[in-house]
Amino acid sequence: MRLHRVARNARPRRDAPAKGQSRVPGKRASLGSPSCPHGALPVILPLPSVHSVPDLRAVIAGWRAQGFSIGFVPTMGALHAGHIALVRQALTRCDRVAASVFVNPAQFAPGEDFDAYPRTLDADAAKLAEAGCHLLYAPTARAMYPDGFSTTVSLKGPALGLESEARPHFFAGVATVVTKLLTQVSPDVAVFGEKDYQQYLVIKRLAADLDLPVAIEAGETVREADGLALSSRNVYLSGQERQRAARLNVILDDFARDLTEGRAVAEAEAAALKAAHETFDAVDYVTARCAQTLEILGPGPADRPTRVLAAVRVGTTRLIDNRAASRPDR
Ligand SMILES: Nc1ncnc2c1ncn2[C@@H]1O[C@H](COP(=O)(O)OP(=O)(O)OP(=O)(O)O)[C@@H](O)[C@H]1O
Ligand SMILES: CC(C)(CO)[C@@H](O)C(=O)[O-]
Ligand code: BAL
Repeated sequence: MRLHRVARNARPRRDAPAKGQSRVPGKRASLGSPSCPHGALPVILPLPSVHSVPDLRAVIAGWRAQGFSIGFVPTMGALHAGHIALVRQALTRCDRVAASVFVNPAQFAPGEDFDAYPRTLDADAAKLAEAGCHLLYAPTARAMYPDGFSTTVSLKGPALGLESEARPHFFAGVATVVTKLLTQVSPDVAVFGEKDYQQYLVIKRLAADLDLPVAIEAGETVREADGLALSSRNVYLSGQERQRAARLNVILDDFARDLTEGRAVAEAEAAALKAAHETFDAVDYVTARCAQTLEILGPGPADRPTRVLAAVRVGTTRLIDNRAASRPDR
């Protein structure tokens, strides 16, 4: 087995529970002290990393043999504080946490930014080690899609509309790779960001429909000080675009507040759409949907848990964001 060890400055790992005393998903684990017993001295710890399915499975089998529960955070790399928050969330739930970095060609259409997508594997490994992640899984494209690969997961339900309008190929690519990753890692818990809210619902549905034995959890969106959701694609924004991008959070915040105060969906949505068209170079959608199914709501005041969602373009960069917008009595 090829297990690469990336030596990094990182705080020490927590003690693992004894064999047979693994933390059970669903119960919050006691973490012990996060403080460094060596004071301010840096501690060099390795971050094991694997690049093939057999090597991954060997590590996972070792963890299972020791009775560890396993958490998993799939990513496309270029890691930021939002990804790291998902890793930390997984660490509170499981004994061992693996994160994957794989820029999945199947979810990019020709002409999208697959080639330009930021790739920063060494920096990603350092951030994961610093967070206390136990394993980096960075498969090659050939390991994920060997010659003759012919299978795709097809979706309906929450995958219809919204992101699928602008990116019709997108969820089949995501669902296929996530099914593979979940099968390969076989985690007890997998954590996905609410920033990609439709993706989170699609994967929750997928895991239920395909009887995958994993709990799909959502992690809250981590934002910049001005409210812009962290995203690997924010690096594409120029200074002036970056300032405009922060307006998306304000527009969604106003939209959500209107709905929680009982304003009719049709009116609140029209106001949010108008503000988005005035601010951005293109608007794919700004809409209020059922928070559980993403079904379209009636025109009156929201009568069930609601999510406001948007996708806009600033220059050539596409931004997505969303917020809860439920009335307190619903
Ligand atoms: N700001 C954020 N807060 C919390 N989770 C996030 C945030 N941004 C992304 N995630 C989550 O991290 C996981 C990996 O996402 P991904 O690697 O595509 O990052 P990204 O920043 O969303 O990149 P992109 O710009 O390509 O959308 C997904 O579950 C995603 O929802
Ligand atoms: C879930 C995912 C890692 C699948 O490639 C990707 O869509 C992402 O990073 O959100
Ligand atoms: N965070 C979603 C991945 C993508 O846009 O391709």
